[in-house]
Amino acid sequence: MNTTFKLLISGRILTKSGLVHNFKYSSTAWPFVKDTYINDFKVIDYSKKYDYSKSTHAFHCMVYARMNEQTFTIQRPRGCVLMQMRFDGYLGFPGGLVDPGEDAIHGLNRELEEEMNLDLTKHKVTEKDFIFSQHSSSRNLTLHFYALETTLPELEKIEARVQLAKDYGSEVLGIVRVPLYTMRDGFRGFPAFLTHAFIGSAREQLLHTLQHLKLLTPEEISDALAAKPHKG
Ligand SMILES: O=c1[nH]cnc2c1ncn2[C@H]1C[C@H](O)[C@@H](COP(=O)(O)OP(=O)(O)O)O1
Repeated sequence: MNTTFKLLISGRILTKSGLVHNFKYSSTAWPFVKDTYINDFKVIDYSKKYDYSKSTHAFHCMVYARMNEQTFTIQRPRGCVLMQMRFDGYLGFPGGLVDPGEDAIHGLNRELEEEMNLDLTKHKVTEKDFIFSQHSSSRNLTLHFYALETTLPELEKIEARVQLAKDYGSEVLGIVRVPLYTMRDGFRGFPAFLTHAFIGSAREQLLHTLQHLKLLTPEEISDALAAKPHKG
């Protein structure tokens, strides 16, 4: 059964390092995600936020656009989603650790400017873009994930600006579109993309957010996870 439920949370956390995180959001979560570990990361109920006050906090964001019939390409994906190739060869999302004393959302937007050259006068993440948080006790790390929606023409402009980002060529080696479709052989496209190496919980952040935003159905995600490459 795929019942969803709503989380309604607001508040403010102050982490060990003095990081301020103001938050107010309404988010849909899934019972199958709650209390399960993904890799090393547990999806957390943010009403228990003070349990994580001694943790390091990192914030990452998926920039995406929905695609309508006019923008459909031959593969007919429902959206266009951006990830980045990191300096270490892993795929991840733009963002990172927030500086001590810095407001969390301000820190996330600063990272997006440094890594993507995002024009913050046009595009800015706010708490309404929050999707979910995870915690790893072994790494003492709490990850917070956001999704920033834009239009396809604006997303193309964002892509075009990336090479002028401060961190381009050092921390960020490129921006990539996620192929949100599966080709006729049942493997090329999204299933093949999922076989790459992802940093932290980025692969799970991608999967949950695609489902949350209805850019892929749970069945499409399960099929992609189960797909095997054809030999020969
Ligand atoms: O996209 C990501 N999704 C989930 N976790 C991630 C992602 N990128 C990095 N991480 C993890 C790995 C690191 O332990 C921390 C912070 O990493 P990073 O983004 O490299 O932060 P800084 O640039 O060092 O600020 O999060």
